[in-house]
Amino acid sequence: MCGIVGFHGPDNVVADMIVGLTALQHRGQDAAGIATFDDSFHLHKGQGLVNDVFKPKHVKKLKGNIGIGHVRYTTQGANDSDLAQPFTTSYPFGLAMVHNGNVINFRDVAKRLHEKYHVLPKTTNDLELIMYTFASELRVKDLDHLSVVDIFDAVETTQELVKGAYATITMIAGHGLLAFTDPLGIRPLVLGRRDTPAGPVYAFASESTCFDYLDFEFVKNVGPGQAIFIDNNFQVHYKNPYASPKAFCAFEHIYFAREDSVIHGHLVARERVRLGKRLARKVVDAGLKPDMVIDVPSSGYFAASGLAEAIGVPYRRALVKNNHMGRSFIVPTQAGREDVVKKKLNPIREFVAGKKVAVVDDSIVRGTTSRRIVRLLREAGAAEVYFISSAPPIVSPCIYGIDMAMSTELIAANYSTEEICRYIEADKVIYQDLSDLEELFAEEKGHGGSCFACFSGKYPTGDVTHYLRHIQEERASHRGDKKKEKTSVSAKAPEPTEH
Ligand SMILES: O=P(O)(O)OC[C@H]1O[C@H](OP(=O)(O)OP(=O)(O)O)[C@H](O)[C@@H]1O
Ligand SMILES: NC(=O)CC[C@H](N)C(=O)O
Ligand SMILES: [Mg+2]
Repeated sequence: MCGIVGFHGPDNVVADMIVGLTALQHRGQDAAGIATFDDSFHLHKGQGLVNDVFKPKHVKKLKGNIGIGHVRYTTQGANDSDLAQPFTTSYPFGLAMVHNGNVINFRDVAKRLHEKYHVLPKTTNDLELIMYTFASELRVKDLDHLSVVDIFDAVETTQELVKGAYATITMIAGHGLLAFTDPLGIRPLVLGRRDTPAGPVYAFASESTCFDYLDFEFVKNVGPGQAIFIDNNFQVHYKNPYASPKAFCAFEHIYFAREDSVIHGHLVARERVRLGKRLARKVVDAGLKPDMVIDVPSSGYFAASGLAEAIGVPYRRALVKNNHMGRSFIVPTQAGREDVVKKKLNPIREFVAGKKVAVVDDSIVRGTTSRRIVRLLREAGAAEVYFISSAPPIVSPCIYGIDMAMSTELIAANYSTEEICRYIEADKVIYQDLSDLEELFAEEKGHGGSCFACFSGKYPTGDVTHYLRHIQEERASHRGDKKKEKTSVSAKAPEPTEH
């Protein structure tokens, strides 16, 4: 779930870009990069957080009134500085591109590029496939008189050829800034605008929270399959979105996006409160009478407060987060994830000692966080611990840009709820029902169609059997601590049962 931005305005854009990328840091911690253009491309990218990668000496060199940027959470290819985005290509015109998502017909696209255009991507990052497909479609146009129709035509062919999830931003040197998404619009992308005395500044970003920091006004979502082009005269051109079904990623609302972002017209924080409230019935039906509801910081907060309100039990912040630790789930190795979880959270003993505690998190994916939290709460003297997930069990790999491609890593794909309860040593585990989530996010409630593939195994892009095998092998080959990863769940958890 990388974060992407693109800016086009009358003055240098790099300062705004750094603010925008920092606001998207929660979407990717592996690498960061920016490309700008004045009379040539200026590119700087590297491993680490935005603050670590961009020092004043780099920022000084990133000149230009147009630029694109990226924070990476590796989901295809190695976690390596050569694969950090943006990528650039010099022909035609000079293109620089960033994307969020995953291409799922990797081999077909690579084969076609090679056979038809003699293009050989340099790396295993799937962005190259989108970029070279678009570049190849563009270069057959009349390059002396390139029109917006030509650009949108190349986008449309790219969308037909490249399958999967992708929200992209492209700089076309000497022409302008282009954004487009896959036909189902699985990943979010928004357009904003700020008026200045010198003229308007336009920005694309993965999430609207960027605009709050920069005093931009939200203009619109880049809809499923839509393309938006901002030319060098700051005229905005739209290619209409597909009328076909949409499939917005439900996990963006549950975990990935920031609480203060509005995704497809819905404030993420409010959606999380609704998810928490919806869990009340299951807590009551299970006969649980907690003394307090607590959250797992950071992403469990709004669901916890919703549940507490709905069952009339006090909410307490009883787990304190070390603000210097990032997100654990998006760390690329199991050893790294365990290390972050260990250093991240500490219980307030006085609050939980002797109490029956309902602890709410947004999700249980590999079980790394939940197991540690239950143990910490017990050591702090909690009488009983109920672990409540605002997401349903995650039973199927995500192939659209979240690094949970291997079903062996997904605890709910391998164990029943009772077994998970024993494994994390809780007194009770409660998950959101998928039917409740589907109802909350139903189309008639204005959500548009959602992708629930990780909960249901139903993939909106059609038959993906072939790709599921490919991505599992691909991710396994990039695991630094592959051996440890395989044993971390299976050695400690009970034997799997049919369910
Ligand atoms: O079952 P697991 O494999 O541990 O994955 C799920 C956990 O990971 C995420 O937290 P993370 O630390 O990434 O981010 P947060 O601070 O936003 O909650 C999520 O919020 C859960 O707490
Ligand atoms: N999470 C993402 O969107 C990652 C984008 C791309 N697949 C990469 O690994 O760089
Ligand atoms: Mg968390």
